[in-house]
Amino acid sequence: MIEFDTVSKSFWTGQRRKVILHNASFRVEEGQSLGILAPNGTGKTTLVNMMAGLEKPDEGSITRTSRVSFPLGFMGGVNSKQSAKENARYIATLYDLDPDYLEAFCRWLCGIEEYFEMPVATYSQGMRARFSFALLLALDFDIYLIDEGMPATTDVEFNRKAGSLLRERLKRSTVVIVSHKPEILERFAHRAAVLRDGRLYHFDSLEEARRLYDYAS
Ligand SMILES: Nc1ncnc2c1ncn2[C@@H]1O[C@H](COP(=O)(O)OP(=O)(O)OP(=O)(O)O)[C@@H](O)[C@H]1O
Repeated sequence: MIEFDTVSKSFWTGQRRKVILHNASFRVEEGQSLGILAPNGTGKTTLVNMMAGLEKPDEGSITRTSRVSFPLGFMGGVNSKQSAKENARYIATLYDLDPDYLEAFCRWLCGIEEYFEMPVATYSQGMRARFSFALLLALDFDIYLIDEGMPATTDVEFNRKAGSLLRERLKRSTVVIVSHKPEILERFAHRAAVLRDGRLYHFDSLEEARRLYDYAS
C-alpha cells in the first residue's frame, strides 16, 4: 500500500508558487492499479517521484508498506562512471539477489554487447533506457510506477522481449501509471484519477475520469 496523508507539494518559480498537490489524501492498495491523468507540466513526474520516495512532500506524510518500484525509466540509482555489469552486480547486493543472476539477466535483455562492460556514461540514450528497464524487470516489486507509459526504445528485439516480460509481470502486480493520454492508461488500470490544479479527483472507472479530463482540457 502507498498512503498519502494530507500531502502538499509546490515549487517556487521565482515569480509564483506552482502547486502540484494541495492537501491530498488517498491510498493505492495492492491489487488496485491506478491510472492518473494529468496534462503535461502539471506534476506527473513529481507525483510519481513522491510515491517512490525520491522526492519529499512539503507537508503531510507518505507511507509505503509494499515494495514500491523506482519509476520506469529512472536512472538515478545507476552510477554512470561504472559499467552496466558493475552496476547490476552492486544493485543485486542492495536487493539481496544473486549478482550472477542480475548480471546475466540484464546482459541478455539489454543486448548492448561489449558496452555492457563499458561505463554507462558512454551509452546512447536508448542503451541507458534499456539498461534501466532491464533492472526494473529483474527486480520484484509489489507496486510498479510508470511515468508516461512504456518507454519504447528503437530496438525492436528489446521492445518485444521487455514488453512481453513487463506484461506478464504486471498481470500479478499493481501498477500506478501517470500520463496525459487516456489511451495509455487503458492497458494498465481500471480505476483512475485526474490531477488538476493541485487536486486529485478519484473515479471508479477510466471512462468517468476521462469525461472530467476531456471536459476540463
Ligand atoms: N525543482 C523544481 N523547481 C521548480 N519547479 C519545478 C521543479 N520540479 C518541477 N518543477 C515544475 O513543476 C511542474 C511539474 O513538473 P513535473 O515534471 O512533475 O510535471 P509533468 O507533468 O511530469 O511534466 P511533463 O509532462 O512535461 O513531463 C512543472 O511546471 C515544472 O517546471
